[in-house]
Amino acid sequence: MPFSDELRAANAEAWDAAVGHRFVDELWAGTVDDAVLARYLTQDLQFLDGFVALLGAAVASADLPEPRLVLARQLGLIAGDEDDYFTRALDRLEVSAPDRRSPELLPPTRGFLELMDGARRSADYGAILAVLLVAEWLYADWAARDAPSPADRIHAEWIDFHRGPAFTTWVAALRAELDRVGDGAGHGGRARMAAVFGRAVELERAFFDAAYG
Ligand SMILES: Cc1ncc(C[n+]2csc(CCO)c2C)c(N)n1
Repeated sequence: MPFSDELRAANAEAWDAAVGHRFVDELWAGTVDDAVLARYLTQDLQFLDGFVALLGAAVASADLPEPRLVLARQLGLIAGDEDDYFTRALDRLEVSAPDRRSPELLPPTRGFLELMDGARRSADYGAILAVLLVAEWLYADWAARDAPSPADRIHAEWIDFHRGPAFTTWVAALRAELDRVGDGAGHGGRARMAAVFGRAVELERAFFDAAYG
């Protein structure tokens, strides 16, 4: 079994709880409360900054030119469309400028920022990939439901960011890269990747929980 599948299977309970979370159900149904969405997106904007820094660290620490370019291209994409989405969504949800810039961080957001900072500072490419992969793959998983899009554009767009051929291809590349690096790592390296992967899955579940206060 590829290492990525092993890691996911080892964390199946938390993974499935996140993918089947009430927030995801309500997003698909178009019934997520504006206050819940505002809280979620405000926290996610802070998360995203840490993610961009981590992706930069992946670009810097990749051991081959080709994956480095794949990572760098994705970094460029995130800096474009997704940032514009947050501006429009938070405008509509009437989140104030100070709350966008520096909201009080909820515990899962703080936990994620610490996990990402630790991985970034370690420059441990395997650990960096493990965090990136959870964040992308778990989102691709919940966004892959075969269901009609919600009517609200802000809801539908958040789903659309995490599905479609470009995103699916990116997640597959990230998985293949983690598998390659895991195969080349020793027991200690794989154990570090597994620890970080498990922590990230727990944080994804807690991140959805936190949107409900
Ligand atoms: C808590 C949390 N986890 C994962 C994602 C998903 N995600 C993070 S960055 C990014 C950009 C695409 O590469 C995507 C899809 C999220 N938004 N928030």
